[in-house]
Amino acid sequence: RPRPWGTTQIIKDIRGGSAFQDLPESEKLLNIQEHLKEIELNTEQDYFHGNCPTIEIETQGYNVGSFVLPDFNKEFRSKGDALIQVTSSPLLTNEECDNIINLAEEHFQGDWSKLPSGRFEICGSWIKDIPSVKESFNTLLREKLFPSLAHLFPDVVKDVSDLRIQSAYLFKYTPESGEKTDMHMDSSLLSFTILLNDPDEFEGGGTFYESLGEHGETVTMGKGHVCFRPAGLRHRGQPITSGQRYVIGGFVTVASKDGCEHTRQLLTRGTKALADGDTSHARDLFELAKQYCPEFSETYMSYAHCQRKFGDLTGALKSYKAAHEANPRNADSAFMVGVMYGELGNDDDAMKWYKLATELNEYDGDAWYRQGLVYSRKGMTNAEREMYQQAIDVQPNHADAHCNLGCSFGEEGDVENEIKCYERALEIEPTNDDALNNAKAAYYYRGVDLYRAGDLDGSLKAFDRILNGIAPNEPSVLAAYNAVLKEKQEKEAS
Ligand SMILES: O=C(O)CCC(=O)C(=O)O
Ligand SMILES: [Fe+2]
Repeated sequence: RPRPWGTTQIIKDIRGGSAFQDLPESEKLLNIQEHLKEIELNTEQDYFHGNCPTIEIETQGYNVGSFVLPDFNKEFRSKGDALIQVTSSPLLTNEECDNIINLAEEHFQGDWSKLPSGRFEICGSWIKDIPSVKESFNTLLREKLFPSLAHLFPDVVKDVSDLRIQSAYLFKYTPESGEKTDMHMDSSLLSFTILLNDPDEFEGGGTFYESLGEHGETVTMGKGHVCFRPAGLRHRGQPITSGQRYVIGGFVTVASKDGCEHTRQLLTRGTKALADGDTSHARDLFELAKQYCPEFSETYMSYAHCQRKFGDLTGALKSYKAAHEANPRNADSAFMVGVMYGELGNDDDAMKWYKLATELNEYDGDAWYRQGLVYSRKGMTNAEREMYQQAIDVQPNHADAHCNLGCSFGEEGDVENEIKCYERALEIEPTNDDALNNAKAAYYYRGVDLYRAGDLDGSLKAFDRILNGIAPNEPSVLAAYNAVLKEKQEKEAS
């Protein structure tokens, strides 16, 4: 089997040491402590766990090649590299699926809440917050889902009664706002996705896996089918273009010290230390993670974030590149390499990496947006605007892209469109400083222009918009408003 990503040598070159060192006992113990604490705090109450009947299911496996998982890489592969397992026949009956959809629709009464996924949002809810669905889901866990996981991954799930749900959601994808999940790893050990309705009821959809095929592939399923997989495989819920798509996602862990994921724990502890300002401890933990799982791309990302926070831009650049070499399909590392080149003042290389990021993940709104920024510095207004438009197409809530698109209209004298863009940016982010300042200026000039054209009411309206929500009590605007108002009153009196 050809090895698509020959990372070992690169990693060795970067690290200058041998791969896969074991962890110090003390750190292992701390990881296990954290793991057991997480289980105690986050899992027990809401969902079924315990002994379940065993079942045998047939699945179709999808081969993820040599993609390296953060933990249990060897145990997951005890039967080969087909780590994504989709049931060959529906695991849920039609009635079970319809029942859950009906209960959820009854619960929301047409007014669905939204759950965030990275930069995006999707209609849906945590299952624990929909009591009727939770009940059905618990039955499924006991009768079908936990037994399947134990059957498919016996070297990871040694005892089915150790399985715990960390969290579970129900999504209803709708086409209107282009809902999709951001590319991500699930933050559990095992995951499953259930499709609840017929694929004829929507266009698009499916789950895109970065590690499949040559450039990633979308896996689709039939109604009632389930996809079981290690949670560490990066993936994305694809947008639909019509209809609706109902899915359940479940995130599962193993509640024993054997289920402790050391790489993940090191990264989580390090990220927490970083957030608490304990940068050198964070750095030590990330360093350990690099030694423990040297082929896992995210460890280099975390280490790089740390270096960047220390102000070591060149070091961070090198680490982001290492992350990218460990997983050349990861758009996020490509994006960060671009950001570092940008911060080092090298726009041309930054541009190359932002472009790569959008090739790898067309939904990376920030990578489109930053290409716009580079074009703007080069004075290439059309290209600039095209990039902001792309950012908005894939990420309609990208406030900065709306704001900068507005600027580019303004520079051409198209105040109408300019203002529309700022208003949209402010709808999304009411405190966006750039949007506030730009909107203030644009409305001010519009107020002055309308005054000069003799449209006093229009002029007042423009100034009024500034005073109501954009820059209340701004003295110059207040003065302009009062002057126009006085003129209007005098006119009306005469
Ligand atoms: O919508 C999908 O197919 C995948 C959603 C997802 O990210 C998950 O189930 O973990
Ligand atoms: Fe996911």
